[in-house]
Amino acid sequence: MKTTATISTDSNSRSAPAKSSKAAAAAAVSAPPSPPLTPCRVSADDFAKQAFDFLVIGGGTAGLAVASRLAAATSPSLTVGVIEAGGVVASSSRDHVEIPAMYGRALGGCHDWGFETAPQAGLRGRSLPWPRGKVLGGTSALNFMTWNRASRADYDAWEALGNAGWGWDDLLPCFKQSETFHPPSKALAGEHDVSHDPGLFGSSGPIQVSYSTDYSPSHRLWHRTLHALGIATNPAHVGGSNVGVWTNVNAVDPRTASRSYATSYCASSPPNLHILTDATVHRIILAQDRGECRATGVRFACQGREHVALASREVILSAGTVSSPQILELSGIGDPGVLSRAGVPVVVENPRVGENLQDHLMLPMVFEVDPDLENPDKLKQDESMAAAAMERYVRDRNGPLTVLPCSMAYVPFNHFVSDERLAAMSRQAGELAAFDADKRPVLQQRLDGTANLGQVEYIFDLGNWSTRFQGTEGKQYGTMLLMLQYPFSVGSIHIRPGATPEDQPVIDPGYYAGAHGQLDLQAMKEGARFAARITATEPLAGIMRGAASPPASTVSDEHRLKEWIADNTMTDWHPVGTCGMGGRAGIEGGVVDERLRVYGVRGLRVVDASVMPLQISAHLQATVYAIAEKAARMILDDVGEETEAGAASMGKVEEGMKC
Ligand SMILES: Cc1cc2nc3c(=O)[nH]c(=O)nc-3n(C[C@H](O)[C@H](O)[C@H](O)COP(=O)(O)OP(=O)(O)OC[C@H]3O[C@@H](n4cnc5c(N)ncnc54)[C@H](O)[C@@H]3O)c2cc1C
Repeated sequence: MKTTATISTDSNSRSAPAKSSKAAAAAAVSAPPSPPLTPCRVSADDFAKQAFDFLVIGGGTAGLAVASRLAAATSPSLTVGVIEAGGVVASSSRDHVEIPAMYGRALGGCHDWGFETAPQAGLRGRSLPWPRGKVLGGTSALNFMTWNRASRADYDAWEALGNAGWGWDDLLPCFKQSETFHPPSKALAGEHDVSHDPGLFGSSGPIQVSYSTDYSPSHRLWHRTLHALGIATNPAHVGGSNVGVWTNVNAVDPRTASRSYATSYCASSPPNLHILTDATVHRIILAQDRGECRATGVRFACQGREHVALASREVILSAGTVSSPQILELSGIGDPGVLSRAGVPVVVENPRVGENLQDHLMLPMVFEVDPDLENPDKLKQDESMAAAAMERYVRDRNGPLTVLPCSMAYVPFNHFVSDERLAAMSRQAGELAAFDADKRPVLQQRLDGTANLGQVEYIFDLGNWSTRFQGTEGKQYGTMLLMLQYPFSVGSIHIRPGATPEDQPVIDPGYYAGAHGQLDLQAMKEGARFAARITATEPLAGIMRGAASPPASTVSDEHRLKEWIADNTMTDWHPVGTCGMGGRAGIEGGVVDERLRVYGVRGLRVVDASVMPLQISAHLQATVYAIAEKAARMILDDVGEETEAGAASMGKVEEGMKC
């Protein structure tokens, strides 16, 4: 069985960032190759000649999952095509993608779209880099491999908005279907506070998930420190509540100690799945079909030439939270004001396209730590240490290059915010208008003082994670990351005036902007003070040598802390919502219905992180795979019904007519 993926050198031509000494040392002894996706050269012309039933735009996290499920379920009767803008992982980037502890190395390189936000007033004018994967596997090839789920309440909130079938009970089988969980050994479980309920995980899905075998020395202090602050270990953190402290699971295949990501879905790809790489979709072809607007295919560019590929049943847009709204707008689906400024004729009016953008805000607080501890920064500073770590990884598949951040805790606000302050925040939230009427009560309820939700995520690990704090030679650092899980800041992604398909869209997450953003700033201030308390609590306090960024005096000063937060907040890389499900509000509240069908267009769905109507308290990838699993089921159900109703009678379509 073969996956037909073209390999072009185009997407690899952007220069990679300067290699660190660690990377240079690592390159000297490279990891042995893991089995790649079997690519076979096919020209864009040959791809475009295929008669596709389904065309998937974007071979990323959701795109490969949904495409391979459709192909496998219908093999060989229905033909599925995937068009991916990036290429397969370049040999020069392979270690950065595959080796767990090299997470982050691929950012800014040839497999990153290199997006940037608009200058953010709430961040005192800063623009933030917004990395996204431009490679087969999409952002699942670049992410940090954390594997978790949000709480039952988060998915039930989607359903409560009127999106039937999206509650926890409906999604749990989809989560399980995507994963194969590898339980830890008894010795490992005892040594590293690893606890799990195997019944909550899947056992035969494409993504391999496991606990690390090696940990930072600070991890053995983590659970006891949080216990001392009244936060208990949650042994079932993927079972419907993420609240508590736990040791994290990762998307790592323990058999090879390497990243497990979306390309695994294609490992046994059926002959009816065709993947074209290094080809960028410019727009969806919309045509008039017996009084309805219908998606019939796409226009895409490959090596400077434009091509057309047609789909007789559906076009599935899986280009991610940034590019999916961009492609809809370039195709004429969106807010008439945005489209007319961009010079795009309006085909379907929908003012919600690109709106409702929600991201997790992240703050890295850096502390000086015991310099004698094993610290990942030492691998960056000492070439011989880096080379030894690589030799060990290649030989034994363990050691420092398998260490990932695993010390996690999700903490409700009522654990560290006073009742009076929470009540004031809740009142403020009820008065805010940027979210639609159905969403407001959900957000407000989260602040009512009784919510047992993981409102702030804390991760502690050794190493300096801050891009702004430089540190002093000879000193070693650790970082407490805090991440706001239910942001009130809300923004948008839209094409620019006069945009061409190659132009980046305007990304404006609205961090800390307006009255909504002020609520987030307030929450971050409270969260930062609790972070300082965690690091001052034994036994973690025992390895601390003092606050580095921010200095301790800033944490206790209201005004300076606010400024420091504005200067240091970054993205946690979890944007959602720009093609959100509309629920009972329909087209007034979103872009797709609960079956992920774009309002006003037949034969067009969106399947990726952008469909989440409200942000969740979790890292996103497990949920994105679950969305893709569910979407594949829905599409197959709908195709079955359509076939029974006589798909053969589908009318002839005419391109370019206003729907
Ligand atoms: C640095 C970073 C760290 C992260 N860490 C974690 C983590 O540890 N755990 C976790 O759960 N989540 C993490 N995430 C988030 C998670 O990886 C993403 O939310 C998820 O992978 C998004 O999946 P998606 O299918 O929506 O989009 P993507 O995976 O980005 O897929 C979109 C695909 O569409 C392609 N595409 C876009 N435009 C076009 C076009 N015009 N034509 C053709 N193809 C196109 C892209 O190249 C890409 O392959 C992280 C994200 C980042 C950036």
